[in-house]
Amino acid sequence: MKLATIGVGNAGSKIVDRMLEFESQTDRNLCQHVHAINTARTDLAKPDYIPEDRRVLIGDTNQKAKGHGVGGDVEVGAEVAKADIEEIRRAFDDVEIHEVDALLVVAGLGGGSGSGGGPVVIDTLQEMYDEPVYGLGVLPGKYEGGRPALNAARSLQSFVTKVDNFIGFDNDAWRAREQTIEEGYEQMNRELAARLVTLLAAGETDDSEVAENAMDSSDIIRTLDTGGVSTIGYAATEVDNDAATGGLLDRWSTDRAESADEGSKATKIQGLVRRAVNSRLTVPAEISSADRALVVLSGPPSEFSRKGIESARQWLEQEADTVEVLVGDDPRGKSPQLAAAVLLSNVTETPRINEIQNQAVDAQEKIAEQEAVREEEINDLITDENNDLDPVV
Ligand SMILES: Nc1nc2c(ncn2[C@@H]2O[C@H](COP(=O)(O)OP(=O)(O)OP(=O)(O)O)[C@@H](O)[C@H]2O)c(=O)[nH]1
Repeated sequence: MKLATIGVGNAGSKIVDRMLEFESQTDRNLCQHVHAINTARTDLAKPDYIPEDRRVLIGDTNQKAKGHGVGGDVEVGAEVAKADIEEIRRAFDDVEIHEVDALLVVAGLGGGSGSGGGPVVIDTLQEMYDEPVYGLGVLPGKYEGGRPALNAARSLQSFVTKVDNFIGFDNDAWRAREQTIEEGYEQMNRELAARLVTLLAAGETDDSEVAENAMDSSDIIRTLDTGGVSTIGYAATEVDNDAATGGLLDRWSTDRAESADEGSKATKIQGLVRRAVNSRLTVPAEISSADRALVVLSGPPSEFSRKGIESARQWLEQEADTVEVLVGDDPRGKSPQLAAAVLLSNVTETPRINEIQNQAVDAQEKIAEQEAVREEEINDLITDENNDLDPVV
C-alpha cells in the first residue's frame, strides 16, 4: 500500500525516519508523504531521511514550550498542537491524497508532544480525509516510572478511539538489559521499521503477473478494519538469490527454482510463518484473541509456494482461532531475504496494556496523595501563622 506517514514528537519522528531508511535500503516506496511534527527544535534537526521542508515546529511561541519540548506534559502537548492547528492543516494540504491508501500517525505515548499532540493530529486528518487513519503508539517501559505510564494510559484511550486501527509497540518487551536506553531505542526503531514496512508495503507494486497469490492493499485495509489494538510478528531467512543478477543467471535461477523440491519450499514457508507468529510481537498479545490475521510473504518469487501458503493459512486459522486469515505474497525479485510479517488485528488480550493502566492508576493515586500532603502542609503553615498573630483585643 501507499501511506502518508506522520511522526509526532521525538520518538514518532525517529521511527518514521527509520521507516524511510528501511525503504531506501530495500528498494521500497511505502511512504509517499512524510511529516515530522515536534515541539523541540533540536529534535527536529535530527532525522536523516525526512526532508527538511517536511518538519513542522509547533508551540515555539508558547510560553511553556518555546521550541524546547513540553517536558513530558501531555496537556501542554495537546494545547500547543491545538493552538497551531492551522499550521498543521497547512502542512497536510499538500498531501496528494489520491496517491495514498491510508495515513499513519506515529508517536511515543509516554512523553508530552507525541502523546498529547498525536490525538489532535489524528482528529485533523480524520476531518480532512476519508482514507483510514492508523496509529502506531510506543508504550513506555516500566523502568520509566509512573508519569509516562499515566500519559500513555490516557493517550492510548484517545488514540484507540480516534484511529481506524492502533498498532502497539512495547518498549518493555524489546528492551535489552545490556544496552543503554539510547542504543536500545536505535535497535528497536530499526526492528519496528522492518516490520511496519515489510507488512504495509505489500501490494505497492502491481506485479500480479509474477505473483500467484499477491497481497493487495485492500487486503491490509480489510484486516485493519476491525479497529482496536493490533500487533505484528516477523521472521526472515536468507535466500540464495542469484536472480538479482539478471540475464542468463536469471533464467538459470528460475529453472533451478522451478525444479526445486516444491515440498521443501512449502515446508520453509510454513516454518517461517510459524516463527513469525511465535516471535516477539511488537506488543505481546494472546494470538487466539485476534479477530483477523494477515501474513505477507516478501521475497524473490522463486521462493514462493502455493502449497506452503495454503498450509500456513490453515495452521494460522487454528492458532488465531479465526477463519479471517489472509496469506499473500509480495514479490521482491532482488531481495536477499524471504520474510514473513504477520498482522494480528484487534487482539484483546494484551497484558502490558492492562499493566500500564494499573501503573497509571497507582501513579495517579500517588500524585493525589502527594497533592493532599502538600495541601495539608500549606494549611498547617497558615494555621501556625495565624496562631503567631497577636490576638485581636
Ligand atoms: N521505541 C522508542 N521509544 C522511544 C524513543 N524515544 C523515546 N521513546 C519513548 O517515547 C516516550 C516519549 O518520548 P519522546 O518521544 O522523546 O517525547 P515527546 O513526545 O517528544 O514529548 P516531550 O519530550 O515531552 O516534548 C518515552 O517515554 C519513551 O517511552 C525511541 O527512539 N524509540
